[in-house]
Amino acid sequence: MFGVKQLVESGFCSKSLPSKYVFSRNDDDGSVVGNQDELAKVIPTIDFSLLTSGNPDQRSKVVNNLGNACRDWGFFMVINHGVSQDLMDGVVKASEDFFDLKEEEKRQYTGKTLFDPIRWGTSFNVRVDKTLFWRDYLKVHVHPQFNAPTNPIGFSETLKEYCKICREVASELLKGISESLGLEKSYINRKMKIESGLSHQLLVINLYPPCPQPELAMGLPPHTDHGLLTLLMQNQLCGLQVLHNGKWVPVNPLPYSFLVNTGDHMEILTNGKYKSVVHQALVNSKATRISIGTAHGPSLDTIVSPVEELVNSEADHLDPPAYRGILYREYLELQQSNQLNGKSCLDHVRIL
Ligand SMILES: O=C(O)CCC(=O)C(=O)O
Ligand SMILES: [Fe+2]
Repeated sequence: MFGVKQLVESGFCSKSLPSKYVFSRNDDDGSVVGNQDELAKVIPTIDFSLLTSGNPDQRSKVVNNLGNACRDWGFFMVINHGVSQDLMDGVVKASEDFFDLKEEEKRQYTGKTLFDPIRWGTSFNVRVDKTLFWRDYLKVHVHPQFNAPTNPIGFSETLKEYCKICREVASELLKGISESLGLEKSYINRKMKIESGLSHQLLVINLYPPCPQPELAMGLPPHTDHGLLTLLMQNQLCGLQVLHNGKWVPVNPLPYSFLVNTGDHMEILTNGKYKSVVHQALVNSKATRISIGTAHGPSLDTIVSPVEELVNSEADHLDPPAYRGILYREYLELQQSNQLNGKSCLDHVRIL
């Protein structure tokens, strides 16, 4: 298998993009890069420290902002989250070092199936991708069982520390989100078996090498994430776009912030009150972009369906269930074994 990094380093495609990477953009869906008004809109910012400060007034304001952000955007930037800049830099550096390992060493992680604990690969799913994406990746199941490549030295320790603190941030955000829905604070964490330490966490490191014709290629095509919440950070290079009101909005996060988005399971759980958000990653010709995401979900053996409190057919202001329940493990398999295609995976569970 040739990853994009190896392709670039071989000098084989220094001027033009090999045809199998030419991505046909769907211009018919009305989604064009946002105009100036759209770009002027900043994505919502959540000050995490105010959520955990112990001041009830501050907390209720942030809970309110969190609810609005989930409902109106499905995407927000989290600042003052308590993850140190050193640790964030350390994860980026360790990720670069991993991708710099010799091909033979990385090849031992060429995963065969989704539930291989560590998978190194390219594009999204080379078995079904019609176009290849300009992206190499490392995917690691890091919770409830922690896994990590043994090299580079120190990678495993750095990842372990980082993933643990991300779980803590995600769990606090889920408490705030529960409250924003009028549910008891620990509702989601309890129902999803996150409280009992069984949450599933997948770490995804994306590497997008410089591309000779970035306007023709695609890093990651329009898709939603599978879990409840994804926490994303990057090496200060932009490329992420979010679909908001039918327009692509480029996201320029503050340095050392987290970009958080709601995933398909948040949509299922909340019966569509908080929808998963479509996003894509573009590539550039200048430098290697790295993004690091942790997808936070319930335990793999949880059947997720809309929460009863949000679907009460007797109360006329609530909608009937719009999604059938599905085992989290089964959903993950569905998503990862098909092509990445907008919100199509949710069609498997949508009640029409
Ligand atoms: O690279 C990015 O900014 C987005 C990555 C992403 O959407 C993903 O890994 O699911
Ligand atoms: Fe994503």
